[in-house]
Amino acid sequence: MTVRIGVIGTGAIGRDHARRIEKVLQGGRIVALSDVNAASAEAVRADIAPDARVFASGEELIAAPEVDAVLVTSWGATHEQYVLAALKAGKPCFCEKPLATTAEGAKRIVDAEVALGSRLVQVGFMRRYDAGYVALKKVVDSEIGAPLMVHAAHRNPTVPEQYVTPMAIHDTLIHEIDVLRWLLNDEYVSAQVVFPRVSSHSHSQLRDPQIILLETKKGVRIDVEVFVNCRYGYDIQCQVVGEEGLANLPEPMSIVMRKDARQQNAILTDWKDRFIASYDVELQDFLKAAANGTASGPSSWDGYVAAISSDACVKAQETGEIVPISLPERPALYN
Ligand SMILES: NC(=O)c1ccc[n+]([C@@H]2O[C@H](COP(=O)([O-])OP(=O)(O)OC[C@H]3O[C@@H](n4cnc5c(N)ncnc54)[C@H](O)[C@@H]3O)[C@@H](O)[C@H]2O)c1
Ligand SMILES: O[C@H]1[C@H](O)[C@@H](O)[C@H](O)[C@@H](O)[C@H]1O
Repeated sequence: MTVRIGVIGTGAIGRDHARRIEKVLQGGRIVALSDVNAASAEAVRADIAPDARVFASGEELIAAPEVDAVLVTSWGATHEQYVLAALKAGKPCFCEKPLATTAEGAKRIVDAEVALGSRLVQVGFMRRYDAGYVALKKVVDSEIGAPLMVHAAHRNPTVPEQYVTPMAIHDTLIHEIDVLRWLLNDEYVSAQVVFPRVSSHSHSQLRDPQIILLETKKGVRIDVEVFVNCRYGYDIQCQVVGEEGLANLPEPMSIVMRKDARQQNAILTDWKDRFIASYDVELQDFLKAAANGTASGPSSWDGYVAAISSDACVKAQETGEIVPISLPERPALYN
């Protein structure tokens, strides 16, 4: 079966996901597009999916009978309304992170899906599909003994002017929030944020870099450096220290060159390239489940837990205190 997909939000990642569904993956076709900036949807239609219909609103796209499943790739604050509409229409929905910008919003989605009684939502936490993280998890699960500490870094070369301090959590750290609880098979119990000297490349509304300290139920201590004006590249680091050994996330493949009395290798600069293979695998997974009218992979529950944890981190940014994190009971649908 070919799943007929509608894409809401045709900016950077919406366009890229449309491209992979049309040109790289099996079992999906882009039949509908919508963006508040109609010119952006028209451009994606012209460049990638010439037979797709452009809809004036996301709601109309979701309701269209020719749309079997929906991709929500608009700005974060608009995700909740579209995911709820897709659930109401009973259509599988892939939602980019964040699932919602508040824990209350994510809970409304969990409640709607639980009331339906079957999974329809996959959240775009693509790192769970990354070959490096999958290999790291295998070693953490079986080789290095009980994890004790994690040292991680999430560095972007630059960010746009509208990127402000809390976005370091909602927009950036949220990937670590999800992938580290998956990696450790654990949950967070507290968060604290400390701020080093501010980089002169930052601006007045952004305190960059930041160090986020998380503690888990099992007692693992995690430090994550978020540094979004690091200049030199797009760099994702993760080291797990266990009681029997230590494991590092592999670096992306890169040729080591010796030239002009120097040894050097290139560092990626764009998230699109760093996680290109994992985006392919996550969306192939979505298409496979959507063909059966369901969803798999990171769930609304994972999106909700990430939202609760990131709200605590934002509070920790504001107060400078250690903020407790407590989770409600997980509904059986997500066991
Ligand atoms: N998983 C990842 O690594 C990853 C990478 C990039 C972006 N994202 C997420 O994807 C989302 C989009 O990010 P982006 O970088 O593509 O941003 P972008 O600004 O390039 O694109 C967003 C698009 O959404 C459109 N839009 C805004 N409000 C809308 C609405 N109400 N209805 C329809 N369209 C609307 C905008 O006009 C824009 O074209 C964000 O939530 C972001 O966090 C995830
Ligand atoms: O939306 C992007 C994307 O999620 C990237 O993976 C992350 O590194 C950036 O910090 C964020 O702004």
